[in-house]
Amino acid sequence: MIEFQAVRKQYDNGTVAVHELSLSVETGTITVLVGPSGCGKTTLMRMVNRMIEPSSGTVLVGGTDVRERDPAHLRRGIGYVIQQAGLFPHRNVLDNVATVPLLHGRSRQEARRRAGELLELVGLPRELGKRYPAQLSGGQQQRVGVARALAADPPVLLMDEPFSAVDPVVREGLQDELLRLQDELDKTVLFVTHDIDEAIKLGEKVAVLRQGGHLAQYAAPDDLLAEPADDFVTAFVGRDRGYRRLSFVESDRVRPEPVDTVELGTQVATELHWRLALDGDGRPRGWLPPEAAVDGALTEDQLAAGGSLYTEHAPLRGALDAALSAPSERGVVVDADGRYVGVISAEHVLDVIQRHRRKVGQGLP
Ligand SMILES: Nc1ncnc2c1ncn2[C@@H]1O[C@H](COP(=O)(O)OP(=O)(O)OP(=O)(O)O)[C@@H](O)[C@H]1O
Repeated sequence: MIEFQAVRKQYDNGTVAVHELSLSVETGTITVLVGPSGCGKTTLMRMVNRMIEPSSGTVLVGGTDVRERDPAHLRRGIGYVIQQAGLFPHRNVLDNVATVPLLHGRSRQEARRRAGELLELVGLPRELGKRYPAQLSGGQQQRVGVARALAADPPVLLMDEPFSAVDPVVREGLQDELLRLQDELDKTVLFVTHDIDEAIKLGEKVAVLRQGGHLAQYAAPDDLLAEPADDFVTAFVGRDRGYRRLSFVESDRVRPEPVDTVELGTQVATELHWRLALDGDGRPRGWLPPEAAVDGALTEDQLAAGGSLYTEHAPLRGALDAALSAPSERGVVVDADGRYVGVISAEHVLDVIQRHRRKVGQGLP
C-alpha cells in the first residue's frame, strides 16, 4: 500500500536525513518507524503525503507514484495526526473535527453529525464537542486529533509521535484505543515514535532507523526482540528484551490457585494472612493485609492497593507482572469480564515460561 523505493532526502544545508531507504508498508496494518532523535523518521513519513519531496527515489501509495498526484487531493486520502494534536484553538471540538467533511462538500449539519459520531468512535462523549481545545486534557485533545484525521475515512493514516506529550497512563489508554480502533477500521497506519515499547506494542511490523536515515532492521516485534540484526538494534531494543518478549508468549498452562477472599461491605474477622477483597460482582478490589483489624463493614480504604490483574490466557508478561506487583506476592487472575478466577505466584509463572521454552525449543534471551 505504501512503498518507499530507494528514497533519499538531503536537505539544502547538506544534511542527509534519509539514505536510500526501501520499505513496504502492508495494507491494513500498523507499521511503526522507530529510532533515536534525528534519524529521519518524520522526514520519511512526510514524504508519503508530499509535505516533503524526496531528493531521489520513489514513494508509492496504492501503487501510484505520489508525484503523479495533486498534493491536496493526495492528502484527502491520508489522515495525519501529530503531537499536541494540532487543533485549531479558536474552533470548538465539534467544528475542529467537522472541518474535513465540510471541505469534502458536506453540509454543515451533516458534517457536524459525522463529527459527533467520530468523537464517540474515539471514546469521547459528544458533550465535549462544545468545548474549545484548551478546555480538554492532553489525552482528550489527542483523541480529537485522531477523530479529525479519521473524518474523511482515509485508507491511510500517518501518526507522528501522536501520544508523546501525554503522561504514561493516559498514553497507554490512547495506545489501547488505537489498537481497538484499528481492529474495527483496518487502516494502513504509519506510526512514528522514539519509544521502543510503544513500537513493540502497536506495530505489526517495526522499522528501526538509525542516524543518517538508514534502515537498521524491519521485522515483526517478536523477531526484533528475538534476533536483533546488529549491535545498534540490540542496544536500542534494550536490555530487558527477554522480559518484553513475554508480551508475545501466550500460554494456557497458567494454573490459578484459590486464595482466601472477603467481600466488601461485609464484616470480616482478623486473620494472619493476606486476603483478596472482592466486590459484590466478584471483581477484585485490593488486598486485606495480615492482622488487619476491621471495625464494622469492610471498605476499600482498608485495603492495600492491588497489583496489576492478569486476564486468563493473555501473554505471560502480564502474568509475571501481576505476580511481581501484588503486595501479597500473588498475582490475581481474572476472566474476560474482570471477575476473580484465582491467584498465581511468580515461581509458577517462571515455571510456565521454562516449560514453554523447552516446548518451542528456543530460549527466550
Ligand atoms: N528542513 C530541514 N532542513 C535541514 N535539516 C533538516 C530539516 N528537517 C530536518 N532536518 C534534519 O534531518 C535529520 C532528520 O530529521 P527528522 O525530523 O526527520 O528526524 P526524526 O527522526 O523525526 O527526529 P525526532 O525524533 O527528533 O523528531 C535531522 O538531522 C534534522 O536536523
